Amino acid sequence: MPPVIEVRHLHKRYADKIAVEDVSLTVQEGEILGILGPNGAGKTTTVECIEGLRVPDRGTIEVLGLDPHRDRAELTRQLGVQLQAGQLPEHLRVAEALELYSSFYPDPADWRTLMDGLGLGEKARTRYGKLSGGQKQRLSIALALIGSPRLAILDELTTGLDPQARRDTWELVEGVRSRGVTIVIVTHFMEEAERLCDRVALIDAGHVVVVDTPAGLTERAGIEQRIRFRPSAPLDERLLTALPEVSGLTRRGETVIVTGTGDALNAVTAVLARNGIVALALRVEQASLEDAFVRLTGAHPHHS
Ligand SMILES: Nc1ncnc2c1ncn2[C@@H]1O[C@H](COP(=O)(O)OP(=O)(O)OP(=O)(O)O)[C@@H](O)[C@H]1O
Repeated sequence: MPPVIEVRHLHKRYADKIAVEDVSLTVQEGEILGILGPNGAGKTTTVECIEGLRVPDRGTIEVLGLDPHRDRAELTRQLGVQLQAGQLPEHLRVAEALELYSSFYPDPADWRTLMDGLGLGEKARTRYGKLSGGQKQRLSIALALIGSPRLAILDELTTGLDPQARRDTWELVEGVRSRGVTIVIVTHFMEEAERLCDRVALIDAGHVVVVDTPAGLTERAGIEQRIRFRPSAPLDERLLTALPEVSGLTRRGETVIVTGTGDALNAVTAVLARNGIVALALRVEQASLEDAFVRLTGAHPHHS
């Protein structure tokens, strides 16, 4: 099956600022790809080129077999894009906006179902200008999905939402994907990428640093696992430090802290068991996607 999105050597500059140096990426049918990167990395510029809103200076882009710029009218019918703030008239009511937008598409989703699914049912008669930031955000997601798109591009999917609304939105996105829609998400939230994305493209300073599954990224970053426990009997540290999987051991009071590779836990617990020692209050700290992000880009993800 041909990919849904194929970007090859995209280069885009604004006056004297190079926003995207050289980005190549492929998105397969039915997957959720996350685009992650520090502020100003070129994420939004990349997706705006994919949507046909900006024209690349160099490189080629194919989306659903179309050239996003040349075939923009055709692409718009099959693509769902989240509206940016201020793109709707203040006086438009929620239900009116949904009904209006659904009339633009040949095969729209049921707007009432979308409205209820996004928790906007009670706001049906509220004017856009009177919605809270989170409610506006949810409406923008509903409008991105109203045309039953084959591909949805969601930039800053859950920015401004409270934790419960964020989780509800994740469930909604998973539901949309289970119907076969391909989804691209630009996000600053590592938890969101970890939970939703099949693969993550890490973009830094206009380049793709790496594309991998969230677990693969963590592994690539080579971040070690930390195992904490209290031995039930005196422990000869050499039993553990001799293991090839273990890179370090420290003690804090009665607690032993072992660092090591992904297989360290099995190796440590096996040795302890052989020596009749139980690991009490055992805790394992896995490297998170956030750790990998920091290691691979040298930047801290910003929290908005
Ligand atoms: N219209 C514009 N004119 C000039 N420079 C721009 C314009 N839009 C973006 N830039 C610059 O291009 C670079 C990439 O911006 P872009 O918005 O694509 O990054 P981003 O990764 O989406 O950032 P953020 O996470 O902050 O949204 C930044 O340095 C930005 O300041």
